Amino acid sequence: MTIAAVLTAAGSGSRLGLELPKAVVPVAGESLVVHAARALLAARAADGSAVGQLVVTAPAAHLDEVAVLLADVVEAADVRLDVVGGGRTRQESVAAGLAELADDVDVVLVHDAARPFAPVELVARVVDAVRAGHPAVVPGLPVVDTVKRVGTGDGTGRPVLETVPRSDLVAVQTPQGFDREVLERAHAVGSGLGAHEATAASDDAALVEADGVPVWVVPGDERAAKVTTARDLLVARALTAGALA
Ligand SMILES: Nc1ccn([C@@H]2O[C@H](COP(=O)(O)OP(=O)(O)OP(=O)(O)O)[C@@H](O)[C@H]2O)c(=O)n1
Ligand SMILES: C[C@](O)(CO)[C@H](O)COP(=O)(O)O
Repeated sequence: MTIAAVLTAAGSGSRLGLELPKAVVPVAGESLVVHAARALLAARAADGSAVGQLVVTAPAAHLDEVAVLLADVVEAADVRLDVVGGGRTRQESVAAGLAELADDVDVVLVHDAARPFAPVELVARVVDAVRAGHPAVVPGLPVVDTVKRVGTGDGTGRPVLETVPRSDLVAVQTPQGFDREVLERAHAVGSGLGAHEATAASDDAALVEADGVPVWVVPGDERAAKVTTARDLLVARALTAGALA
């Protein structure tokens, strides 16, 4: 039985505001997608198992570039690499990745290249929870800000409808881990809404929840923070340079 990882790297990175796709932006001499792949491939579950297939979603114009970037990491780990064109949304990209899974895959990790520094312990924690019998596992961190639900505004602001108790809220990260059949079924059931950002699921666990399957939360890790804005990239570069350590 094999663990596969679907590494999503097909986004444009519009909020980052650079010319090149976010996944190929360098930090500490290597692109985000390479950092993310290295952690996925280096992780070892409690039973010693490791990722045996890496499926990467990439922008259509960058398939060869992404394959070249990943060549050394993949060769060193001796795993199968598939680079596939992404979809219009993250949900569609993951679905495209799932179509490439080898027959013997039973556990699937879905991870964002935009979370390049997820540590190996986090990857292992997610796999271990799936192997322990949870069909869908997400890492989550406590919410540190006060959270309010808001209504429709007038252009200057929006009215508060309520303050949401935060003690039972978590902010969810990747990698997320799934029993393969559960994830494939959830994507098949939810595919109708995946074409547009407004209706697509923002993570894979949401599709599994909608399909009626329980999702389990394990402790997340601050190092798995997402690079979304120019400030996030500055922080990632400062951390890897030791400036903020
Ligand atoms: N059609 C898409 C959109 C996103 N992603 C991936 O999903 C992850 C999370 O998406 P996000 O951080 O929102 O990345 P972008 O979509 O690139 O960013 P933006 O929304 O700012 O354009 C990223 O690793 C991104 O490459 C993907 O594979 N296919
Ligand atoms: C999957 C994810 O990283 C979990 O937090 C997140 O939902 C991705 O969101 P985005 O809007 O595609 O950046």
